[in-house]
Formats: sequence, C-alpha cells, structure tokens
Amino acid sequence: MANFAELKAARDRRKVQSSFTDNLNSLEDGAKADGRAPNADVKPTIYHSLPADLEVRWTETRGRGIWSREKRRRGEIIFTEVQQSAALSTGLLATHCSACFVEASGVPLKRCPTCRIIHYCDTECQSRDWTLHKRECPALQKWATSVPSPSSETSEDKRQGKVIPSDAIRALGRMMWRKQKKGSSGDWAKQVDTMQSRKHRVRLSSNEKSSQLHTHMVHALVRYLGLESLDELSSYGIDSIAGLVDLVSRFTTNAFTVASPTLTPIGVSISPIIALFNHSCAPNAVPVFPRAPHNAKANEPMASVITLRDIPANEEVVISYIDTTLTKRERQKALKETYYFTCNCSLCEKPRDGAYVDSRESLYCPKNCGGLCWLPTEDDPLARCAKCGTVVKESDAILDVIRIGFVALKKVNKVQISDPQKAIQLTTNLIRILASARVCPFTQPLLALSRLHTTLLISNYRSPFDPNVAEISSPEIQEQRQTNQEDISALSEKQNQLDETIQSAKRTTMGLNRLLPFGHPIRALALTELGKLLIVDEPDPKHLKEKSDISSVAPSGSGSSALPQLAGTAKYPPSGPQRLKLAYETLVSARRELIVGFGGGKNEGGQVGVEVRKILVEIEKELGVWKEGIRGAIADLPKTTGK
Ligand SMILES: C[S@@+](CC[C@H](N)C(=O)[O-])C[C@H]1O[C@@H](n2cnc3c(N)ncnc32)[C@H](O)[C@@H]1O
Repeated sequence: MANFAELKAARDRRKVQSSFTDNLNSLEDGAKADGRAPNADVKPTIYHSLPADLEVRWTETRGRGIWSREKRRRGEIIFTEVQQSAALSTGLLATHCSACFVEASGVPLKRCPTCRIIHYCDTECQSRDWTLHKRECPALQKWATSVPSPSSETSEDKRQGKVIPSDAIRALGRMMWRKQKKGSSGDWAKQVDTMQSRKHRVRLSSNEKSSQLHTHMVHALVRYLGLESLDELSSYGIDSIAGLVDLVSRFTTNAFTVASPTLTPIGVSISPIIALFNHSCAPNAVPVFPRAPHNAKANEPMASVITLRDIPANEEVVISYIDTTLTKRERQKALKETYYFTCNCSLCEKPRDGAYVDSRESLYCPKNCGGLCWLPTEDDPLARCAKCGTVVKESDAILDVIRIGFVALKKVNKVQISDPQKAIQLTTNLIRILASARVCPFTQPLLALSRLHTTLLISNYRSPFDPNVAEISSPEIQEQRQTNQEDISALSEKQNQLDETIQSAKRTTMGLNRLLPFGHPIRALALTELGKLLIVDEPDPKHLKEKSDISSVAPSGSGSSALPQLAGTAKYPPSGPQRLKLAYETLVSARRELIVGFGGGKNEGGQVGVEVRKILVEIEKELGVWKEGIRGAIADLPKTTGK
C-alpha cells in the first residue's frame, strides 16, 4: 500500500499531467485568452533536433520548459545547435565573418560587393549565408538610403553606406526571411509561432517604455523588409499588424546574445529550442558558444547547453537569463523589465533572516568573528552578524557608501571607453571605500567594480617589451633585458602596474568563486585571465633582487586546485620562477573549470580550453629548462663544501 508521500507525489503528477492536457485542449480549441503562447506547444514533433533524452513539459507558472529524462553529470553537453538565424553586432560587421562569426586573423575578410556591409571569411562562408543574405542585401542597401539619419551619423558614414539597422532588426529580418523560405507550414514557422509572446503581459503591465520599444521595432522592421501593404505580410505567414507586433514581442522575449568563446557579446540569435529553457537564478545549466576545436566553420556559430552540476532524472533544466552575481533586487528588476515575470527560484525565495546571509549583499562582522551580516537596507537598517549576533552600528554610513558605489558603477560603465583613466581612478577609489566599510568582495557593487577594474587595468597595461605579446622568458633573459634598460624606475612602475592588475584579477576570481559554481564559464574565464596575467613578462622582477630559492620550481604533480593566497599581502603575486609555478597551477585549475563550463570530450573546454592546454605545455617546457639549467649550474660549481 502506498504511503502518504507516495500518494501526494501521485497526486502532484496528475496535477502536472492535467494542466498539460488542459493546455493542449484549450489550444486545440484555439483559446489564447490567457495570453500564453499558442501551443502546438508541448507537441514535441516540431522539435526534431531536440535529443530524445530531453523533453518539453508544461507548468502552470512557467509555461513550457525542458526536462531531462536521464540523470546527468556536471559538464555534460546536453544540446548543441548551429545558429541559423543570427545577426552579428553592427560594430563587428567589418571585422568578423557574418556567417561563422569568427574574427578575421591574418587574411582579410571578403566584402559583399553589392551591399558593401557584410563580410565573409571566404566563398564557403558566403555561399552558406547566401539563402538569407540574398534577401538581406537589398534590404540593407535600401535602409542605408532611406532611413532618417540620426544626428550622430556623419555624412561620411552615410557616403560609406554605414547606416545600418540595429542588431535586433537584422536578426528579426533573418528570422522572417527564413520563415518565408521554409514556408508557413514548415517546422521553423511553427517553432517561431509557438514561442512565448509577452504581448499580453506588456498590455497588462501598461509598461510605457516597453510598448514604445515594440512600436519602434515594428516600424523599423516594416521599413527594413520594405513592406508597403498588409498583403505583403502573408508571405511571412502573418495576416495583420497585430500579428507583426506579436512576432516582435516573441522575438524580444526569446532572442539571446551570441557570445565569443570569451563571453564577449558578438551578436543576437533566435533559436526556438534554446528559447524553451526557463530561467533560474540558481541554474543547473548554461548556454555557451565554445567554438570547439573539431568544429568545422560550417558549424559555427554553434551554441551548446551544458550542465553546471549533476542533475537527477526528471529535473527541469534551467538556465539564467541574467547575471546571477547581482543582488535579488537587481535580478528581479532585470527579469521584470525584459521578461515580465517574478522569479521564485530557490535563491530568490530564501528569506532575509536567520542564519543565512546572501553573499551578494553582505558585510564582514564588525567583531571579525568570521561571520557575515546582511547589508543594511532602507527597509531593514538593523544588521547583525549571523554568527555572533554583533549589531552593525554605522548602518546609515554603510547605506550611503553602497548608494555612492552604485552611482559610481553607473558612471564607470558610461566613461570606461571614452575616458579609461577616469574610470580607473573611480574604481580604485570606490573599491577602497567599500572595502574599508567592511563590504565583502563578493557583494555588489564591490564585485561589479572589481570586475570592471580588472578589465580596465588589463586593457591599460602595455608591456615595455612587446605591447602585443605576452611571452614567457627565463630569468636570464629577463635580467639581460633589465640591465639594458636605462630607466629602471619606469620599469619598476610597470612592475607595480602589472602586480596591481594581477591582484585585482585575484580579487575578482575570489568574488566570483564564492557566488558561482565550479566550472561556471564566467568563473573559469576569470581564472584563465589570472593565469595568463601571471605569465606576462615581469618588467622589473623582484626575485632578481631577492635571489629567491629556485629549487622548488617544478610543477607540483597534476597542479593544485587551491587558489593563491589573498591579494594584498607583500608576497602576492610572487616573482620569477615562483610566479611561473603559480601561473601553471592557476591555469591547470582554470582548464579543469573550462572543461566543465564549455564542455569536455570533443569540446576540450572550447577554444579557450585548447589555448590554455597549449600554454601549459609551454610552461612545462620552460619550467623543465629552468630546472635543467639550475642542475647544470650546480654540477659546474667547484666542490668547495666541507673544505
Ligand atoms: C525564453 S521563454 C522560456 C520558455 C517559455 N516558458 C515558453 O513556454 O515558451 C521566457 C519566458 O518564459 C517564462 N519563464 C521563464 N522562466 C520563468 C520562471 N522562472 N518563472 C516564471 N516564468 C518564467 C516567462 O514568461 C518568460 O518571459
């Protein structure tokens, strides 16, 4: 006989099942009254490329989602797909191939001679893109001559045909031309038409900004597609302007950013299957663009969805639509503004009391007991340590510091390109102020400022040896270089800059490690960045002055997973051979994480994973050479001991 828990589970199963059936029935009746996506929905037959071990299911609160039928290990690639309807970011159109999204390196790209906007690696990429570009090409030309020019565009820009529709409009155009080409009864049209729309929610929420955005996009799309009458919409399977508004709304709810293997945004894509994954701020999977080494160009841009932890069978696979290092308030605001729902994931549901303190909003205990306190807020200014109960006295001052921090963060984001020195000055000051108020390094806005600070310092650093190359050199070469330099103090200044950059990268990795699970792509890349900084040639190596012990230089077995000690101590980062050893250990750890976040096996941690493997081989050689050199030097020494 079934016990109570089993009966309850059976009842819950029936509940899900009946919601699912009700939903199908109501859709078959043509009912759309609740504003949910019309549902060929859960009928998986239109999703031919969805692997059999993944299943589309429906829930009352979230609509459709993807469930795993099987149990999964962390780092498993559960879904991969070449993006068929993606548009490259406008700023990259001249430097990246519009078919495979790879940046030109060495060989210049070939420009479409007709529109003179789109570029390709070669004729192979051009041919692959032709079915869509043959429609896109005249649209781009027409747009360039007809669009009212914003004041920021110069007449020179216009002469060069550089007036280009936004990434979203170009991606929408591609989505619609594909629909036109495949026919309105084809699977692509069905998949696009059943993506969730937020039209209804937009109206309900009477969100003025969002309505304006939709109206603006519809106007732009009509102009881009060159539509002159309603009749022309029928070739896209749309019969009214309302249908077009709905399509735009589907696009904005479901489109996602195409990123490079280092997570730099490079475009916009629409994939009706990836759009089926629901959101959680504590996701168990992540979509990435690893650019795996075995991938042919014809398979790029390839998106993969990868598990971030072990998943039991019959669990929903959820990804995050936003940056999960943000505070609950920031996350909820972003989700509401863009996706129109209130997240009730396990992270959002945790109450602000008891022994639990969310690291994203924490202060170190005023008594240094090792515990954390919630950051005070306007609503809840009384903060106390969750471990020892000590009350934080200066709540008002801390609130002010946090407020100033967020304002400064906005300002830094604004000026980072136009005035990087000012941005560095701001981040330096704010990081100091927030840290002295006992704000934890994984807490916002300190973490966001640290991430920006590291990025700014990296782009600001120019090696005195070769501005483009970070190379590994033996101490002898470094010594030679140093003695040849006339301005020792300039080198010492450079050394300080480099060390400060490494310390900042270290602080960032520590913050991210606290919030993101092992192998999360953001965390794996931050660790990679730190490792790569540690192999940059030291302009003024401290070890040459200190003559540190070189006998412990060899890599320690398979590498240590432990991070280096906290920045800020006199010893971090170390110099010379110790630094190289630390770089080795950091990159070994980074590679392990990359293999999770960008997929193992054939993916090999993606393009960055492969690059790190190659660097590790170089370091191993270098460390081997040094060790040999020292052995040789010791062997050559006259035997004076004991005499
Ligand atoms: C990209 S779609 C995801 C698939 C969608 N559920 C469907 O049925 O097509 C994004 C939309 O799904 C819903 N959604 C996703 N995650 C959710 C969550 N955690 N809670 C509530 N709604 C969610 C929201 O309506 C959101 O705008």
